Amino acid sequence: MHASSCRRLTKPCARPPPTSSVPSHVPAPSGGVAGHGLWPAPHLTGPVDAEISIPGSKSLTNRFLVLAALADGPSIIRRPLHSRDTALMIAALEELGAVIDELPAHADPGSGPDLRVSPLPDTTADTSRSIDCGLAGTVMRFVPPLAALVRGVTVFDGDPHARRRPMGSTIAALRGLGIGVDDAGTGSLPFSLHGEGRVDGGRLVIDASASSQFVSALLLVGARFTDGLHLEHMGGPVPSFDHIRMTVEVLRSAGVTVDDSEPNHWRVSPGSIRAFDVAVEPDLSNAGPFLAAAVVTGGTVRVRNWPVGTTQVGDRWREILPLMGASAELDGDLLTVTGGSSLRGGVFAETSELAPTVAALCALATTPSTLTGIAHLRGHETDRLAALVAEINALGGDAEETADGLLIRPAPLHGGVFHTYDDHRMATAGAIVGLAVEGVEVENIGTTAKTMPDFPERWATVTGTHAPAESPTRAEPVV
Ligand SMILES: O=C(O)C1=C[C@@H](OP(=O)(O)O)[C@@H](O)[C@H](O)C1
Ligand SMILES: C=C(OP(=O)(O)O)C(=O)O
Repeated sequence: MHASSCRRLTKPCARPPPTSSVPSHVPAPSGGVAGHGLWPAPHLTGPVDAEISIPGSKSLTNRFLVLAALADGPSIIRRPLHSRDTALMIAALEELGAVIDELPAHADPGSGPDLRVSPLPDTTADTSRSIDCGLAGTVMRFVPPLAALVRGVTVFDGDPHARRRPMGSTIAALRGLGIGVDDAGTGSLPFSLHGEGRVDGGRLVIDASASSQFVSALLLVGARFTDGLHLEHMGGPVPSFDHIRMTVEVLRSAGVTVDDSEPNHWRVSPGSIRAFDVAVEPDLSNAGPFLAAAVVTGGTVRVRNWPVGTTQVGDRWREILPLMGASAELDGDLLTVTGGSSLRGGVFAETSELAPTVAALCALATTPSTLTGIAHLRGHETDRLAALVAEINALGGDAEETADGLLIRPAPLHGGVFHTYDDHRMATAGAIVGLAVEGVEVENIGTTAKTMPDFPERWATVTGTHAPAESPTRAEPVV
């Protein structure tokens, strides 16, 4: 495809408000209101019955974007996610010299344009630039090691809460690689680094107990270090391990040699990253709330194009939902989830980014639940453990934090405001609770733009409900 037939992406502004940096073709939230108003969550008394497609995986899209920026030629990314997090990644890579074009609109109107990525040039002028990470963990962790390969000063910052997300291991890793970093001693955003145009690499020890993204970030770039990378994790268990498997698999698919045979060690051989043409799997974590709609209402939701053999943590819905009394059948690439006669709680370990959806279901269950292995959720978009406890209990629930997770006991819930703390998965958790509990209003549903800008429309379709034509949200009263 010739470049002239492509449309350049619209960059997000330097410091966008949390819900505004969405590509122009992505619809605004329901009714066009993207502010911090209250969204009356659709409430159902009957079962849902829907068959849906889910947009591309955030984690895969942003990994492919990074790899394509480092590859040995132009790459094509088909069916990518188009959302705030991917727009921020695209803007960051363009800032560093990659050229990213949208290909003509896809035949399937449900998915946005495919992308062509021309990698970073071999040499760049010693200039300075700044990168907005928004609230995207993949941008704030994956881009700095890549920027270390580019000459000049790169300044990183993000949303107010991004400054509270753990970044110390990224900053320590950069320094361990010999890169100058100025973080004013904070160990967090904002910080700047000075790239020399090359990184020697070699052996590096980090503590990745606060986020798997610290490991993924270095592995994604390691082949482009002169001596490759031998990364060792030293510290408590690495969370969200599936995401590291995903990184290793994506690297291997681009011809990179990665040895992960020794626990807590990853060896990436130096070499080129092969340009690729790839289709992104649907985001199985984002399928969760829709599958939960089947579980909560005793209905059925079918998800098309479910990948057979995937590293996405969201494939675990096929184990988790049956533990709650639902059935989950994969027939070819169609996943069918049907809710059971009752919704049971249980013990759910290491659910990673699925945890807010799991917690919403547990709050509606008839038996108690324990969620373990998710202490690091305190460093996600918000402190998710505190946020879930506060919002479930505010609706009459019975949830408490433990050292590494949550206890949720059955309790009758009532309507009220479900606050979201700029966290897309809190917003979808509120929508799930609202399906079963009348009178739930989700504050700032627009925060779902982080990974699914048209969530309210999709939710209305699946639940067979439609937002009123005007003023679907109202401002939250100031108390
Ligand atoms: O690498 C990735 O794409 C991600 C890794 C995980 O981060 P943590 O290890 O910080 O949980 C996950 O929760 C996040 O949503 C996406
Ligand atoms: C933790 C999440 O995102 P991030 O990539 O910003 O870490 C998430 O999407 O649940």
